[in-house]
Amino acid sequence: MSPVLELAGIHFAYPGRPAVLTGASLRVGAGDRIALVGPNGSGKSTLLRIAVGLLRPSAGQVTGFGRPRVTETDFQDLRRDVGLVFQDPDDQLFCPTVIEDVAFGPRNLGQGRAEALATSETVLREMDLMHLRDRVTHHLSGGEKRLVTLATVLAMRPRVLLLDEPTNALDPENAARLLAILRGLDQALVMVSHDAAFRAQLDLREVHLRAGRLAESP
Ligand SMILES: Nc1ncnc2c1ncn2[C@@H]1O[C@H](COP(=O)(O)OP(=O)(O)OP(=O)(O)O)[C@@H](O)[C@H]1O
Repeated sequence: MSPVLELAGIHFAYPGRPAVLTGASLRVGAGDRIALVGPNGSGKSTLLRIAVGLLRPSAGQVTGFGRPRVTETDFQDLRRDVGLVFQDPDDQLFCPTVIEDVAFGPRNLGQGRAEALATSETVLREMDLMHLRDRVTHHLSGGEKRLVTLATVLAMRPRVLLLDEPTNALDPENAARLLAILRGLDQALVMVSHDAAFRAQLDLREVHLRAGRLAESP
């Protein structure tokens, strides 16, 4: 079956820095569950950002749902179906209240205000987060921000979910809740996590990023 998301021969360097990615390739099939592992600074977050067009590779190709993605318009279209949960929630949350932040994505997808609020409440309810609905986003704790960030992405019902260190700042109870949420999703999932115990509970296919390239676990 053709992949939902494919990165082929990706090369990337930040300006004035040595190359981070030197021919990284990854195929994500519908329903695949992948753990992207590698040492600090090996380029995992960079690769996720390239996958959704927030950074552009100097060489290589991103293909989403069978179409090469090159221009900003291509990637805007791709981001409707591929949701990235950033490592730092403060990069993703920018509205005054939780419900507005969660409704922002559905509004962008063309839902009217009432529909977007209904979609957002459904997601908050599914995630058992309705108690945070009217909270001021920047007053949330680190763990609450993490869960709300995931809600903002799930509200867009993406077909592929990219998660960057989703257990950061979560206490054991909320990590268990996140685990249950992720187990219940049928989307393709690519997760960056240094938390081996958490990864082990999700039955993920491990892909290792080493020296700028990706390799499957032997
Ligand atoms: N905006 C930037 N400008 C310059 N260098 C950067 C920038 N962002 C990241 N880097 C560098 O690029 C390399 C890859 O960073 P990246 O965040 O992708 O690694 P990572 O594998 O996700 O790391 P970690 O496991 O620590 O989160 C690192 O050496 C980092 O210092």
